[in-house]
Amino acid sequence: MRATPPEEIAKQHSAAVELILSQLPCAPRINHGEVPIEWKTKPTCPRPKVKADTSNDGEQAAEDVNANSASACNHVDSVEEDVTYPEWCVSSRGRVDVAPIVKLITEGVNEPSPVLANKENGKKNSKTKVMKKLLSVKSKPVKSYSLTNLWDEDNAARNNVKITRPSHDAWGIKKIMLVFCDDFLHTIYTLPWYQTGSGSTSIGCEMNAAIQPILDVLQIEQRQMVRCLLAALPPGVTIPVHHDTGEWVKYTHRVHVPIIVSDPTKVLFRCGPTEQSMDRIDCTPGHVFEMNNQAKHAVTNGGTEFRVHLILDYVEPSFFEMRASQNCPVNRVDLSSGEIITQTRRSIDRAKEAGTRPQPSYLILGAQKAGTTSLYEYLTQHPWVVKAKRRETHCLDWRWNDALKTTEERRAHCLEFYHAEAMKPYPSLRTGDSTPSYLLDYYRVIPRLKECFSHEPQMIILVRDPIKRAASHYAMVTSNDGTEEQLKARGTEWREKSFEEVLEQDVRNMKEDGLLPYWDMENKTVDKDVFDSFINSREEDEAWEQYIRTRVPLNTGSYSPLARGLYALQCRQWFRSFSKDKFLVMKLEDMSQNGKGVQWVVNKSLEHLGLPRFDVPDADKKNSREYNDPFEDKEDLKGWLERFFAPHNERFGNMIVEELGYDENDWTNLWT
Ligand SMILES: Nc1ncnc2c1ncn2[C@@H]1O[C@H](COP(=O)(O)OS(=O)(=O)O)[C@@H](OP(=O)(O)O)[C@H]1O
Repeated sequence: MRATPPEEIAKQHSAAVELILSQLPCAPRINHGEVPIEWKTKPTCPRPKVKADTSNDGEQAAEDVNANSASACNHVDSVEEDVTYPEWCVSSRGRVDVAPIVKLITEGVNEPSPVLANKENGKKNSKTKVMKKLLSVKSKPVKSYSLTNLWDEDNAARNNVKITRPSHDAWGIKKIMLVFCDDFLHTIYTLPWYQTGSGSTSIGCEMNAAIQPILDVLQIEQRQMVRCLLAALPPGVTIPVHHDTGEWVKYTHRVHVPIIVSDPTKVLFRCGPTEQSMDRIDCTPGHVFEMNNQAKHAVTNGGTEFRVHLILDYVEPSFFEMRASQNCPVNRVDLSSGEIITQTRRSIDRAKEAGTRPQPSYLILGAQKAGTTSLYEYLTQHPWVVKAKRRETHCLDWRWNDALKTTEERRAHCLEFYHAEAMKPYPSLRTGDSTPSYLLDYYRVIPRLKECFSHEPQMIILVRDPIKRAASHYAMVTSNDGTEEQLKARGTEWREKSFEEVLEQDVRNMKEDGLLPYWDMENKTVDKDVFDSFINSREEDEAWEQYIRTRVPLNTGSYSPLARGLYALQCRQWFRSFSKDKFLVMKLEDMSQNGKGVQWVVNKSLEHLGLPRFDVPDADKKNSREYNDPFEDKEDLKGWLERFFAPHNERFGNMIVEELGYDENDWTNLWT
């Protein structure tokens, strides 16, 4: 919830009290069925009009009005002309008897919330204090509390699980947590007070039985429920106009059921597509209503007692299948009584699982100039991906410390480049880096990686048309922009040389090392028969190793403009050293709008990391540079580069199809 300034809240509170006093009528209860999920993100989309029943038995009649409007938003064109399109965000889904729930939660409901009590005492309820309280809860002397008072924070912390909800806590809202999930619906936690299995308390069983009628009205199964809590809003409190945010909001139906509302005429709960068009919702106990929580909503408790609602979020059954198909199946966890959890704004972890995720979780290995910076920046916008201390750590090549002799020291040195220690309590979170020199420099990097990280991180390789890659490489190394450190890292070797000269130098180096027996230096052509018999031979392996060992320096970036585009030779070394499923290979071209797009690349990467999807907010190109086309009026140059790379590209494409099982439609005729 966005922080609204206190003056604005006071203003909204006064306005709400005015509306309560003026006896603003509630909107008629209408059962539109489920608020279609696709409407969640567009609460202002015009909705087909449905007939409201305002007869005396409004409640029952309203439930009978089944608007059949679930797909209406998509069919606006076909609706008859005389129909208008008011916007609706609320659907009255039915009625239940809430007496069994009331019985379980009445005790202590009107005791002031500790947050408000603290505020009244002028104490600051800082985060650190909350944390200290949370951590010390086990060792505190036993305070007397009633096991049947489910609002008591100490009771909840010892016998249920303490979950912090900063926005709710700030309003002094008391809660009884039953089911909860992280922001990405990755894990659904059932709390002890909702568990029914063996060893569960009677509260769990009674709570289940009391809530089941609501699920029946909604026609949903228990497993669809991803959040469920009882929230007690203190008297005299206004939660100002807002809309909910977070990934979970997009996939969930939000349901409210007023449970204890001593005087519904004193509660003003409104929801609508805009702040100016919010309808007042009838908050009589037992009214099961769904509201679009991405639409605007606000509530004021103008009564003199706490107002309790059951708030429930559920997903559609297809959600689970969708997640499974994205390599991110939904987990379910039963938390135990008093269990400590660690939360960030968007994640939840169990304290007992601290340190179970070895870091770094992923490495972007290269290729250089193939969009590695963009991918790193896209991925690290995910709330569960933490940036390394620097994007290109180079901890396994030129920041490797030869003075360190033991594996422990070396590991500690490498981990220093990540926030690995601080991340231990949050195993949901991932960190990693993007060091695009690793792909080529396999002979240094692979043994070090294996030595320092006992786990195999997920690895991502991006490739790009090798001719364009070389041009981009040359443009970077000869450009004057960048920080002092970047300029130094690029070296000065190419500054006085033309693009052709550096390419020809690389060909000569490879030839000298025995890597190009099939390349005719004079005619600049490939002998395909020699190529076919040479590739994958022991001679090729030896020549490649000779080249890498002698032509790949650590003190400059001015080297290997062509060899860096020989992707099969580079990937081969990596594929031999780690299991193939550790690798994700994609093309920079996939990122372009004509290709599959940035979001596709991000989705594939998240799948590879086992992370839930999210829409990348900033999909702009990173590390892009303007430079002259080095092939202008240079058909010869372009021609021989095409001849040089053609068999290599074909070889690489075949390798990806054969070894990684990728779709051959995507990997044949590469960059032709
Ligand atoms: N989304 C998207 N679409 C198309 N092209 C993109 C995108 N993101 C990055 N790029 C291009 O990738 C080049 C930079 O690659 P790297 O970040 O890997 O370079 S580096 O090795 O880290 O220096 C650089 O290429 P050049 O501009 O040709 O130099 C970027 O423009």
